[in-house]
Amino acid sequence: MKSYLIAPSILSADLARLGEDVENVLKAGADVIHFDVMDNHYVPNLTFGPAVCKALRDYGITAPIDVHLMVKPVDRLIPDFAKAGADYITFHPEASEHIDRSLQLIRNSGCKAGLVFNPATSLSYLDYVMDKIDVILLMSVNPGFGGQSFIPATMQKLQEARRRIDESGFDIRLEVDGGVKINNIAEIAAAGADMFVAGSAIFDQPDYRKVINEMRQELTKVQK
Ligand SMILES: O=C(CO)[C@H](O)[C@H](O)COP(=O)(O)O
Repeated sequence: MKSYLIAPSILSADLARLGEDVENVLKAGADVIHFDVMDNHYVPNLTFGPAVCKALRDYGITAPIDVHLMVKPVDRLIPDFAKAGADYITFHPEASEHIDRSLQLIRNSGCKAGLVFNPATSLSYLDYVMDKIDVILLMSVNPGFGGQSFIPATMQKLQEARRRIDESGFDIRLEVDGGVKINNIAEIAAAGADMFVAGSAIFDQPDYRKVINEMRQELTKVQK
C-alpha cells in the first residue's frame, strides 16, 4: 500500500478567504486539496467551477488539487479543470454516458483519473477500466454536503476495492470521502484506504495542525 495522504475538503473552508485558508491547511501538514464541484443537478448543492481552481493556482497554491466532479454531464468540464490546474479529476460513473471516454479524456488532459462510488453504487463499474484509473474514491456519505456521518457499510466496500486494486497490480489510490474523523481514520485505513478526504473534521477546528497531526498519529497504528 502507498503512503497515506490527507486531503482537506474546501467545502468546509472559509470561502470568504479561500486562498489564505487553503494555504494555512497546507502549512498545517495537509498533502492534497480536495475540491468539491457540485452542480445542483447531479447533487442538490452548488459550489465551485474551474475559475475558483485557477484562482487558487494564481494565489500561489502548488499542492496537488483533487477535483471531485459531482456534475452531470461530466466531459465538458474536464479540459476546463485540467487547464485551471487540477491534478486529479474524478467523476461518478452514473453521470457519464461513456465512462471509458471520460477516463481517457482526463488522462489525455494530463491529469490523474478516477471513478467515484456513492454508498449504493456497485464497484462493478470498475470491471473493464482498472488500467485507465489512478484513483478509486468511495463516498462514505451521500454526496452533496459536508458534516454528515460516516456510513459503516463503507468499511466492507473499502475491503472489496482494496482487493480489486491489489489483484489488478495497477498503481491505484483508494480514497475515502465523508465523515472521516480522528476517531475513525485508523479503522478506515485498516480497511484499505490510503487517501483521506476530511472537511468538517479539519476546517471546523481552530488548530488545523493539531487535527492533522492527530490523524497521522492514528494512522501510525495501522498495520499495512
Ligand atoms: O464530497 C463531499 C460531500 O459530497 C465532501 O467532501 C465530504 O462530505 C467531506 O465533508 P466531511 O468531512 O465534513 O464529511
